[in-house]
Amino acid sequence: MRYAIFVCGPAGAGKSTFCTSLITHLQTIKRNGHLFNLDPAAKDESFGIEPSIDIRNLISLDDAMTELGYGPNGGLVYCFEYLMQNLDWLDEEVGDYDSDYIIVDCPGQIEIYTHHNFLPSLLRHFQVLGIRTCAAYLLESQFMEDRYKYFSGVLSAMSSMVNLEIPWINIMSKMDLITPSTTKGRNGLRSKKDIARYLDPDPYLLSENTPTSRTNPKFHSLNQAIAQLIEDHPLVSFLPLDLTDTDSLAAILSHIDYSIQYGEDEEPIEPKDMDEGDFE
Ligand SMILES: Nc1nc2c(ncn2[C@@H]2O[C@H](COP(=O)(O)OP(=O)(O)OP(=O)(O)O)[C@@H](O)[C@H]2O)c(=O)[nH]1
Repeated sequence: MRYAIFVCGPAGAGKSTFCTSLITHLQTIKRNGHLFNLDPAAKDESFGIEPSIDIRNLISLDDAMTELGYGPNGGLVYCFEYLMQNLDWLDEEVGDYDSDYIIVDCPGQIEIYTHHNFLPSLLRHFQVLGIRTCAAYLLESQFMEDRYKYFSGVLSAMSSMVNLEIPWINIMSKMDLITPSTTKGRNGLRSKKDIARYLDPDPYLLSENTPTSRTNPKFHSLNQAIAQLIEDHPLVSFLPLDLTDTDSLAAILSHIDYSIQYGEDEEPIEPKDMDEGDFE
């Protein structure tokens, strides 16, 4: 059985950093992870390790812009269309990564997950190749600084989940930047309990009035409707990721292993070469 994790999320959420850290962690525990760069606009310096598979070897955004005259957004769409027309390239690149994780670093343009059909089609192709997939959707902890921005992030995660329809985990990245303060700051994160309201979205955050609330009263009923939607469909909750703490990465890997059913098809190893004395 082969496995792939699609690492998704808005620009700057920490996707590439997470991919590198996860591969390094897998190596530390004697497992293998291979980086697949799916961003045709990626710059070399954004990778901590060399991608094993790289869409830029098929087509890059620069190619689409300079040779075909597309702008950055049209160019990105063209690159994905080109990939979908050249899936034999992908089949060859994916090769035989038996029992290994292929970690797919996706682009940060959110519309790729919510508006277009490329990723669902690509995921179906992975399934045809017998590769079991899941997605890790990253939202950065800075979104917790502004509850309205945070809820727009929750709704984007929800919309991407519904569009992609694969096992899914949401991750609140860059948790090292969040320290509960003793004085109530702009985000009001004073305790672990306050942070928990963001990790498991508390829809009442939207309806609470804060001294810094600048929302026009005419949006209050809209906010209540959104809060109700999130309460009625509690699809999103976040695992905290603090890269300064290896336990945090290990906990996230366990969730990924569980959601992708890693190793479930492996046969138990017979203790053939063991002497009876080994069991005493
Ligand atoms: N403090 C802190 N900074 C981080 C962490 N992860 C990423 N960063 C920083 O956030 C910035 C963006 O990180 P990337 O990993 O490039 O984010 P990305 O989601 O791949 O970005 P795009 O590919 O542009 O969408 C970089 O400056 C990273 O150093 C983290 O866990 N903690």
